[in-house]
Amino acid sequence: MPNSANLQAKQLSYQIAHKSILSDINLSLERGKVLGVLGPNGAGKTSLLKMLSGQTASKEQVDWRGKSLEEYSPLERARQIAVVNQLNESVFALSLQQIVRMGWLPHKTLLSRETEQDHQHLAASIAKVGLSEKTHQTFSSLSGGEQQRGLIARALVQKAALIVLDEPVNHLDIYYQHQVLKLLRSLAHQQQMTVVMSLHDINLASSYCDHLCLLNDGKMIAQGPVESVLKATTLEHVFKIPCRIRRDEVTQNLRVDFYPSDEQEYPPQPEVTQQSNVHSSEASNKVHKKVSSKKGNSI
Ligand SMILES: Nc1ncnc2c1ncn2[C@@H]1O[C@H](COP(=O)(O)OP(=O)(O)OP(=O)(O)O)[C@@H](O)[C@H]1O
Repeated sequence: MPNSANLQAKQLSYQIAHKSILSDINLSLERGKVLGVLGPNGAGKTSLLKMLSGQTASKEQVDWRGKSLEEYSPLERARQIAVVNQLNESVFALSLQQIVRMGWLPHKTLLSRETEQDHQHLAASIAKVGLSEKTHQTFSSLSGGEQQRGLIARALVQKAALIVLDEPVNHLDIYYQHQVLKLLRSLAHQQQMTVVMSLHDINLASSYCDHLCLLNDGKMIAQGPVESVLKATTLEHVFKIPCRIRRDEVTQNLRVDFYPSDEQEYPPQPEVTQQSNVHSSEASNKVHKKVSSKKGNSI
């Protein structure tokens, strides 16, 4: 593991009622990098993010800046780590501005005064997610996508060094998907924040993340730079749909095209382990060739 790792998980495991939710997860992430967490429904993405951000006790299996998360007080943790969870059903009777202002809480005491700089930062954070016109609207009356962006603005106001987001672009239209991910990438690359987020869209993950990790059934199937994780055989095994990987001519990013087929049963494949995250089997190759031959070269 690199010495410059800011965030480290060491043999992280998690059980609920004797059921293994995560097992033997090792990962490390340097400062200023974006990590995308991928995997099918139920793979353990949310559970992993909750442990990495200290929302679930990690029994000293997670280190942030060389110190176990368990050693941070809740206030220290809130100063260091911003969390954007999936939207839930709770109805806030507060305005967007009041919700975003909550990002200040870890940095203020009861006697603290709000400075002009605080107000500028608050307004700038709301503007960065394109919600200036909605500043005084009640949070509950915002659309799902606007609420999602509001919660991201709150994380910006928090000025944390680590931001952990669970499916942050889920409710966003295509324009704001790219805007928000661009913003998160620039926070990492230009302001040296560390960003960890789960995403279902593998192509967005390929475009905006530096590193990926792929979970399946609570286990780490592959992790590393985007190109080392996005392998057709691995993705076919995990998502159970034939796919082809190509390089986009314009952006030069890797793109994954899935080809769901009703015509044939998906052939069985051998288990993929972390040690050999690339494998080929006759069955997999047959599917892959069939798909590839329709659409030019694959990687
Ligand atoms: N409190 C709980 N009690 C029992 N099982 C749980 C609990 N929380 C999570 N699980 C189970 O743990 C597994 C992983 O859940 P998790 O929410 O982490 O998956 P995920 O990868 O985020 O899924 P999705 O893509 O659907 O959001 C699932 O099988 C889920 O049912």
